[in-house]
Amino acid sequence: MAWAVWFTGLPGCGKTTIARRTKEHLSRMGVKVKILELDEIRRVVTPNPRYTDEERDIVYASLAYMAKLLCDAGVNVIIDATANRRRYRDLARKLVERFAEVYIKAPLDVCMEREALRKAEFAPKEIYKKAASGAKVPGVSVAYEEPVSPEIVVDTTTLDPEGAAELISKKILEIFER
Ligand SMILES: Nc1ncnc2c1ncn2[C@@H]1O[C@H](COP(=O)(O)OS(=O)(=O)O)[C@@H](OP(=O)(O)O)[C@H]1O
Ligand SMILES: Nc1ncnc2c1ncn2[C@@H]1O[C@H](COP(=O)(O)OP(=O)(O)O)[C@@H](O)[C@H]1O
Repeated sequence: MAWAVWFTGLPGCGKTTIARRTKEHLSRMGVKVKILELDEIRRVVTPNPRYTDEERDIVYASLAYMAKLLCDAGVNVIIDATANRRRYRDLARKLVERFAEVYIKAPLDVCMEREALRKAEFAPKEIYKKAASGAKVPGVSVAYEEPVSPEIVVDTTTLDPEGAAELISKKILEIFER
Protein backbone atom coordinates (compact mmCIF):
# COMPACT_ATOMS: atom_id res chain seq x y z
CA MET A 1 0.00 0.00 0.00
CA ALA A 2 1.30 3.48 -0.88
CA TRP A 3 2.39 5.97 1.80
CA ALA A 4 2.65 9.74 2.32
CA VAL A 5 5.30 11.66 4.24
CA TRP A 6 4.92 15.32 5.15
CA PHE A 7 8.07 17.49 5.10
CA THR A 8 7.30 20.28 7.55
CA GLY A 9 9.46 23.11 8.88
CA LEU A 10 9.87 26.87 8.77
CA PRO A 11 10.02 28.63 5.39
CA GLY A 12 13.59 28.42 4.11
CA CYS A 13 14.61 25.46 6.33
CA GLY A 14 15.33 23.23 3.32
CA LYS A 15 12.13 21.26 2.63
CA THR A 16 12.14 21.62 -1.16
CA THR A 17 15.88 21.01 -1.52
CA ILE A 18 15.79 17.89 0.65
CA ALA A 19 12.50 16.61 -0.81
CA ARG A 20 13.94 16.63 -4.33
CA ARG A 21 17.08 14.82 -3.21
CA THR A 22 15.07 12.29 -1.24
CA LYS A 23 13.05 11.54 -4.37
CA GLU A 24 16.30 10.90 -6.28
CA HIS A 25 17.63 8.67 -3.50
CA LEU A 26 14.45 6.63 -3.34
CA SER A 27 14.37 6.35 -7.12
CA ARG A 28 17.86 4.81 -7.10
CA MET A 29 16.52 2.28 -4.58
CA GLY A 30 13.65 1.45 -6.92
CA VAL A 31 10.96 3.38 -4.98
CA LYS A 32 8.90 5.89 -6.95
CA VAL A 33 7.44 8.96 -5.30
CA LYS A 34 5.47 12.05 -6.33
CA ILE A 35 6.26 15.37 -4.62
CA LEU A 36 3.28 17.59 -3.84
CA GLU A 37 4.87 21.03 -3.62
CA LEU A 38 2.44 23.47 -2.06
CA ASP A 39 4.14 26.41 -3.74
CA GLU A 40 3.30 24.94 -7.13
CA ILE A 41 -0.25 23.94 -6.17
CA ARG A 42 -0.95 27.38 -4.73
CA ARG A 43 -0.19 28.96 -8.11
CA VAL A 44 -3.26 27.11 -9.41
CA VAL A 45 -5.64 27.06 -6.43
CA THR A 46 -4.80 30.47 -4.89
CA PRO A 47 -3.30 32.60 -7.68
CA ASN A 48 -3.82 35.60 -5.38
CA PRO A 49 -2.96 34.06 -2.00
CA ARG A 50 -4.09 35.78 1.19
CA TYR A 51 -2.49 33.40 3.72
CA THR A 52 -5.40 33.87 6.12
CA ASP A 53 -6.38 31.10 8.54
CA GLU A 54 -9.55 30.48 6.52
CA GLU A 55 -7.64 30.18 3.26
CA ARG A 56 -4.97 27.98 4.83
CA ASP A 57 -7.68 25.67 6.24
CA ILE A 58 -9.03 25.12 2.71
CA VAL A 59 -5.65 24.88 1.01
CA TYR A 60 -4.35 22.35 3.53
CA ALA A 61 -7.52 20.26 3.52
CA SER A 62 -7.22 20.07 -0.29
CA LEU A 63 -3.55 19.14 -0.02
CA ALA A 64 -4.25 16.33 2.47
CA TYR A 65 -7.04 15.04 0.25
CA MET A 66 -4.79 15.09 -2.84
CA ALA A 67 -2.26 13.00 -0.92
CA LYS A 68 -4.98 10.54 0.07
CA LEU A 69 -6.20 10.22 -3.54
CA LEU A 70 -2.67 9.57 -4.80
CA CYS A 71 -2.05 6.97 -2.10
CA ASP A 72 -5.36 5.27 -2.92
CA ALA A 73 -4.14 5.11 -6.53
CA GLY A 74 -0.89 3.44 -5.40
CA VAL A 75 1.38 6.50 -5.66
CA ASN A 76 3.82 7.28 -2.81
CA VAL A 77 3.80 10.95 -1.88
CA ILE A 78 6.12 13.54 -0.33
CA ILE A 79 4.17 16.62 0.78
CA ASP A 80 6.46 19.67 0.75
CA ALA A 81 4.69 22.41 2.71
CA THR A 82 5.31 24.43 5.86
CA ALA A 83 1.90 23.64 7.46
CA ASN A 84 2.33 26.02 10.35
CA ARG A 85 -0.66 24.59 12.25
CA ARG A 86 -0.46 21.10 13.63
CA ARG A 87 -4.07 20.43 12.68
CA TYR A 88 -3.21 20.61 8.96
CA ARG A 89 -0.78 17.70 9.31
CA ASP A 90 -3.09 15.85 11.70
CA LEU A 91 -5.81 15.88 9.05
CA ALA A 92 -3.48 14.19 6.57
CA ARG A 93 -2.59 11.62 9.23
CA LYS A 94 -6.29 10.90 9.67
CA LEU A 95 -6.95 10.56 5.93
CA VAL A 96 -3.87 8.60 4.91
CA GLU A 97 -3.43 5.16 6.46
CA ARG A 98 0.36 4.97 6.01
CA PHE A 99 1.60 8.41 7.02
CA ALA A 100 4.69 9.95 8.62
CA GLU A 101 5.88 13.45 9.51
CA VAL A 102 9.41 14.54 8.68
CA TYR A 103 10.51 17.57 10.68
CA ILE A 104 13.16 19.53 8.80
CA LYS A 105 14.77 21.53 11.59
CA ALA A 106 16.70 24.79 11.41
CA PRO A 107 16.67 27.80 13.75
CA LEU A 108 14.72 30.84 12.53
CA ASP A 109 17.83 32.98 11.99
CA VAL A 110 19.37 30.24 9.80
CA CYS A 111 16.12 29.96 7.79
CA MET A 112 16.12 33.72 7.25
CA GLU A 113 19.69 33.59 6.03
CA ARG A 114 18.96 30.64 3.70
CA GLU A 115 15.92 32.42 2.31
CA ALA A 116 18.05 35.42 1.49
CA LEU A 117 20.73 33.26 -0.15
CA ARG A 118 18.35 30.92 -1.96
CA LYS A 119 19.74 29.77 -5.27
CA ALA A 120 18.40 30.75 -8.67
CA GLU A 121 16.62 27.39 -9.18
CA PHE A 122 14.03 28.63 -6.69
CA ALA A 123 12.29 31.93 -7.35
CA PRO A 124 13.36 34.33 -4.58
CA LYS A 125 10.33 34.80 -2.37
CA GLU A 126 11.62 37.04 0.38
CA ILE A 127 8.92 35.70 2.68
CA TYR A 128 10.58 36.93 5.85
CA LYS A 129 10.96 40.45 4.49
CA LYS A 130 7.20 40.51 3.95
CA ALA A 131 6.59 39.91 7.68
CA ALA A 132 7.86 43.43 8.34
CA SER A 133 4.97 44.85 6.30
CA GLY A 134 2.32 42.83 8.11
CA ALA A 135 2.30 39.44 6.30
CA LYS A 136 1.37 36.45 8.44
CA VAL A 137 4.61 34.54 8.12
CA PRO A 138 5.03 31.28 10.07
CA GLY A 139 7.65 31.52 12.80
CA VAL A 140 7.52 35.32 12.82
CA SER A 141 4.04 36.84 12.79
CA VAL A 142 2.00 33.64 13.10
CA ALA A 143 2.86 30.53 15.11
CA TYR A 144 4.72 27.59 13.62
CA GLU A 145 3.53 24.62 15.67
CA GLU A 146 6.31 22.03 15.80
CA PRO A 147 5.40 18.37 15.27
CA VAL A 148 4.78 16.64 18.63
CA SER A 149 6.18 13.23 17.74
CA PRO A 150 7.49 13.29 14.19
CA GLU A 151 8.53 9.88 12.87
CA ILE A 152 11.69 11.44 11.36
CA VAL A 153 13.67 14.52 12.46
CA VAL A 154 16.62 16.00 10.60
CA ASP A 155 18.83 18.72 12.01
CA THR A 156 19.97 20.70 8.97
CA THR A 157 22.60 22.55 10.96
CA THR A 158 24.57 19.29 11.23
CA LEU A 159 23.43 17.50 8.04
CA ASP A 160 23.83 18.86 4.53
CA PRO A 161 20.98 18.26 2.00
CA GLU A 162 22.56 15.03 0.74
CA GLY A 163 23.06 13.66 4.26
CA ALA A 164 19.51 14.60 5.21
CA ALA A 165 18.05 12.95 2.09
CA GLU A 166 20.06 9.79 2.73
CA LEU A 167 18.85 9.58 6.33
CA ILE A 168 15.22 10.24 5.42
CA SER A 169 15.25 7.69 2.58
CA LYS A 170 16.68 5.04 4.90
CA LYS A 171 14.04 5.74 7.56
CA ILE A 172 11.21 5.77 5.01
CA LEU A 173 12.29 2.34 3.81
CA GLU A 174 12.47 1.08 7.41
CA ILE A 175 9.00 2.39 8.22
CA PHE A 176 7.09 1.57 5.03
CA GLU A 177 8.95 -0.81 2.77
CA ARG A 178 9.81 -3.67 5.13
N1 LIG B 1 3.03 37.04 1.38
C1 LIG B 1 3.00 36.14 2.37
N2 LIG B 1 2.33 36.39 3.48
C2 LIG B 1 2.30 35.50 4.48
N3 LIG B 1 2.89 34.32 4.46
C3 LIG B 1 3.56 34.01 3.36
C4 LIG B 1 3.66 34.88 2.27
N4 LIG B 1 4.39 34.29 1.33
C5 LIG B 1 4.72 33.10 1.83
N5 LIG B 1 4.24 32.94 3.05
C6 LIG B 1 4.39 31.81 3.96
O1 LIG B 1 5.51 31.05 3.58
C7 LIG B 1 5.11 29.73 3.26
C8 LIG B 1 5.82 29.25 2.02
O2 LIG B 1 6.99 28.83 2.45
P1 LIG B 1 7.32 27.29 2.44
O3 LIG B 1 8.06 26.98 3.67
O4 LIG B 1 6.11 26.44 2.19
O5 LIG B 1 8.24 27.09 1.26
S1 LIG B 1 9.03 28.14 0.52
O6 LIG B 1 9.85 28.85 1.48
O7 LIG B 1 8.06 29.01 -0.16
O8 LIG B 1 9.81 27.31 -0.41
C9 LIG B 1 3.66 29.81 3.02
O9 LIG B 1 3.15 28.60 3.47
P2 LIG B 1 1.70 28.14 3.11
O10 LIG B 1 0.72 28.95 3.83
O11 LIG B 1 1.83 26.81 3.67
O12 LIG B 1 1.62 28.20 1.60
C10 LIG B 1 3.23 30.90 3.92
O13 LIG B 1 3.04 30.40 5.20
N1 LIG C 1 21.64 21.62 5.38
C1 LIG C 1 20.80 22.15 4.48
N2 LIG C 1 19.66 21.50 4.17
C2 LIG C 1 18.79 22.04 3.26
N3 LIG C 1 18.98 23.21 2.60
C3 LIG C 1 20.10 23.89 2.87
C4 LIG C 1 21.05 23.40 3.83
N4 LIG C 1 22.06 24.29 3.91
C5 LIG C 1 21.77 25.29 3.05
N5 LIG C 1 20.60 25.05 2.41
C6 LIG C 1 20.00 25.96 1.40
O1 LIG C 1 18.86 26.57 2.00
C7 LIG C 1 17.88 26.83 1.00
C8 LIG C 1 16.58 26.16 1.44
O2 LIG C 1 15.56 26.50 0.53
P1 LIG C 1 14.31 25.59 0.28
O3 LIG C 1 14.74 24.17 0.09
O4 LIG C 1 13.50 26.22 -0.79
O5 LIG C 1 13.55 25.70 1.69
P2 LIG C 1 11.98 25.54 2.00
O6 LIG C 1 11.41 24.66 0.94
O7 LIG C 1 11.96 24.90 3.36
O8 LIG C 1 11.42 26.92 2.01
C9 LIG C 1 18.40 26.26 -0.32
O9 LIG C 1 19.01 27.31 -1.07
C10 LIG C 1 19.48 25.26 0.15
O10 LIG C 1 20.51 25.08 -0.79
